[in-house]
Amino acid sequence: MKALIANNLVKYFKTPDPFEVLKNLTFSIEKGEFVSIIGKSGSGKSTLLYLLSTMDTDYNGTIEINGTMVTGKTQNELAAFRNEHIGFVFQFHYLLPEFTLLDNVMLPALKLNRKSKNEIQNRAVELLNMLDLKGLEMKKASNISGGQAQRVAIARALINEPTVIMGDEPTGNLDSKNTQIVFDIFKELAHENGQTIITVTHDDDFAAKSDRIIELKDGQIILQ
Ligand SMILES: Nc1ncnc2c1ncn2[C@@H]1O[C@H](COP(=O)(O)OP(=O)(O)OP(=O)(O)O)[C@@H](O)[C@H]1O
Repeated sequence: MKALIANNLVKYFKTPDPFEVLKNLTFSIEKGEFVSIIGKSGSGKSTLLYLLSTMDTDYNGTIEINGTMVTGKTQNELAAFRNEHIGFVFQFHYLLPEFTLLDNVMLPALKLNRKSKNEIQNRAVELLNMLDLKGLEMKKASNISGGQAQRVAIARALINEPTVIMGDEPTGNLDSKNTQIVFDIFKELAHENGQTIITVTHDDDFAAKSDRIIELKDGQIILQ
């Protein structure tokens, strides 16, 4: 089953001058695949991820995620779709610094409001354990290391059991040890849980070890 199908994606920026940043991209990604999107600075990686994540709706072409056509949905429908299907991990983790790690992880699930607070808390504790953060649940997010914070951000991205996890430079801020830890977590999520990982990276080693590389050059796919 396909986790994502992108057909004829075209994206223009109108300012300062009209400029075609993504030029007719067509590709698909399988469920449980761990894909790295690479390319030189300015090649269009972040722009593409922004489209795939349904955050940017101003494009031509179509995007289907897990059999759902997301192109054409309203902003409210997309917000609900994202909360349920997509987990995000960014270079900077955007945790709420004054909240505990546990609260940070629980928040998206409380927002989704599908499970009881107790169930959510149990799952959050489980995820923090899985990410080797046992015992730190009640620590404030402002008081942990960058590598730990990135793992909390991953736990938060996983709390609603997303089918697709999207990362924009998820290891961009990490040393090699923590980069390896994050890589191993992604690999396990893809290969053992069947979750699909789509991540933009500048790290060629990271990309080479993932299942597949999609390489952009000047807004076109030159390798997939
Ligand atoms: N909001 C915008 N308005 C106009 N041009 C933009 C906008 N955002 C990005 N661009 C341009 O689109 C091109 C692609 O940008 P994008 O950020 O997608 O590249 P990238 O491959 O992710 O780069 P990097 O590796 O540096 O993050 C660049 O030339 C950039 O200057």
